[in-house]
Amino acid sequence: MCVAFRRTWRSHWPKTVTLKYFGSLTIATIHGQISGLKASHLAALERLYRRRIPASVVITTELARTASQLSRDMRRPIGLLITRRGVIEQVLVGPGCAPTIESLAKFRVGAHSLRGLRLIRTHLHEEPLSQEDITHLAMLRLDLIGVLGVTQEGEPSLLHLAHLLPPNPEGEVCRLLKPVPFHELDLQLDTFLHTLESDLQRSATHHTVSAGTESAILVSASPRSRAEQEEHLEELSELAESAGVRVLDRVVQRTQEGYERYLLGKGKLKEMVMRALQKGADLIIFDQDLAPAQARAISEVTDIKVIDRTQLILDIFARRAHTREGKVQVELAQLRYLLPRLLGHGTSLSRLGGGIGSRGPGETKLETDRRRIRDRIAHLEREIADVARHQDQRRAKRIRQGLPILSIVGYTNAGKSTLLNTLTHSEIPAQDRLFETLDTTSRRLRFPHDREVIVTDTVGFIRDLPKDLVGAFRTTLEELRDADLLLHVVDASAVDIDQQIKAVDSILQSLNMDTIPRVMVLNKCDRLAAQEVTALSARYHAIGISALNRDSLRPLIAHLETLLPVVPSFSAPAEHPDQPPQDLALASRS
Ligand SMILES: Nc1nc2c(ncn2[C@@H]2O[C@H](COP(=O)(O)OP(=O)(O)OP(=O)(O)O)[C@@H](O)[C@H]2O)c(=O)[nH]1
Ligand SMILES: [Mg+2]
Repeated sequence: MCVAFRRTWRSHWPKTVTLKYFGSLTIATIHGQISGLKASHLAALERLYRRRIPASVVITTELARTASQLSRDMRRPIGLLITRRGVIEQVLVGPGCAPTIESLAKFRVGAHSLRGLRLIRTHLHEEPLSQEDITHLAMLRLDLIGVLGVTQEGEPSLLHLAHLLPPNPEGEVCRLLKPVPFHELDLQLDTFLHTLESDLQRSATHHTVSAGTESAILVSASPRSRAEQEEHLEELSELAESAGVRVLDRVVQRTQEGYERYLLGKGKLKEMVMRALQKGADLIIFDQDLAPAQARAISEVTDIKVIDRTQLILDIFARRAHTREGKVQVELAQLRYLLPRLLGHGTSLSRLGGGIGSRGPGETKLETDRRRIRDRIAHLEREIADVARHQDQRRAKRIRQGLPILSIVGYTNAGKSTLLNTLTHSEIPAQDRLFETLDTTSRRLRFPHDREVIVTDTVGFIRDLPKDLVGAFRTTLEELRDADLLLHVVDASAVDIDQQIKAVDSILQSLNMDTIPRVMVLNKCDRLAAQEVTALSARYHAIGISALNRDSLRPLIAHLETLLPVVPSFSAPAEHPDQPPQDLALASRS
């Protein structure tokens, strides 16, 4: 057990922490802050630390008087962090002193419960609770926070108390109780906390049942313009939805230099955590990737689960992966992402808990040491190599069939699977959510004059595709390499159409697939006015279609047929890729 003589939140204070051993206690102090304390003070602090009080009272008269007296003698405020069983967990010395989240790691707390610790601090002048006290109350999810005034004579005077509130329409974080002279305090603590905790739990249950999901606050912190960041947050919100997360609020900050530690300013970070607590959010999702050190620094400030866009995408992939191949690729990507974040930080990782950002490799696996993760990565890589061998066999089979391959590529949710379905009368899942498709599907498509091609649909692209994911999905993406023609499907109704096209171009380029002939189709044209379709088609040299409408595909099919190399006509049934050949394609009906 340690007594922490530590001040937090003051970045200008020296960071060095020394440990002094005092009796059986470890005293952590910031240089200089403890100087001037006499040995008798330390001994008195130790005695204070060894006290126990009944569970039913906030603080006993005796403890309050001793702390007040000592505070007056030392001319320093004293903070007592007390457990529900009445054990003094920490004694803190110095103005504004508060425990750090790390020091409370063993007192786990859920998003909707309290930590089971209260902080009562003395104040040498009569002063109400400060904003900083309220921040500590909320961020540390304390049972109660209290400020006890100390008279000139070292006697306890007014006691100001505050406790957290369940999320409410007014957005109030806490309730300040009416200050009372210490001796008049009449609060049956155990009953009070029991009621408060049930209220918090009830609101949490209500919240979870009503939404059936986790909820989040989205954050963008970057030097980009506000408008650009908001556009990106729009996509992050769709990603969150795709992962089954309800979005409660969005926060944008244009960052400056010096914000590297937490990605955004510390003040803003605290404000955001407060907002998350007010709204009852389960997690905060950053649009920007958090470096391992940043994720660690943030987890030292707050217990609320914080994840980044990459983790969110990995989570979606983990939900959608159905095939062995898909699952292996996702797990590999997750482990590669987590490895640098695991090193010696078991506690902060275990705070991830369950749910979003922690699906896939289970928590126990996350907590295993580096070596075991490495072994697992090596094992998965071998499995992928095995998958790749099978893939090669499949490819060889296709090539033996001598059929040209037409691969549909494009931004996620552009309508690729819908197009494959309409072209080949298939029914692969297509839905209005990002990353619906993860696995590659191949279908035959027969053109008029018995010409045939293989059409493949695969995983969609997204801007800033996490590199671990690109690496892990290489086997899936490699299949694109066999394509004789890439059909780039663009959602013509997307507001950021240019960026989506650029993202696809740059991913193809990074895969060295930009040399494969490409045809661009503007999909979802049913959502646009005819003139707009004409203008966009001219601008992008693309063919306008609506994948939902078979008839709209005729010009595309006619065009494709002119582009595809001449292939042997379909005479005898050949080996099929995944499925029997589909009936005549649309073009055959024209
Ligand atoms: N209005 C309209 N909606 C379309 C059209 N094509 C597809 N959609 C809808 O767009 C949504 C996404 O379609 P998908 O075919 O799943 O898109 P995808 O590109 O395969 O998406 P991922 O697999 O997630 O990358 C679905 O709700 C489709 O019904 C279209 O031409 N017009
Ligand atoms: Mg799809």
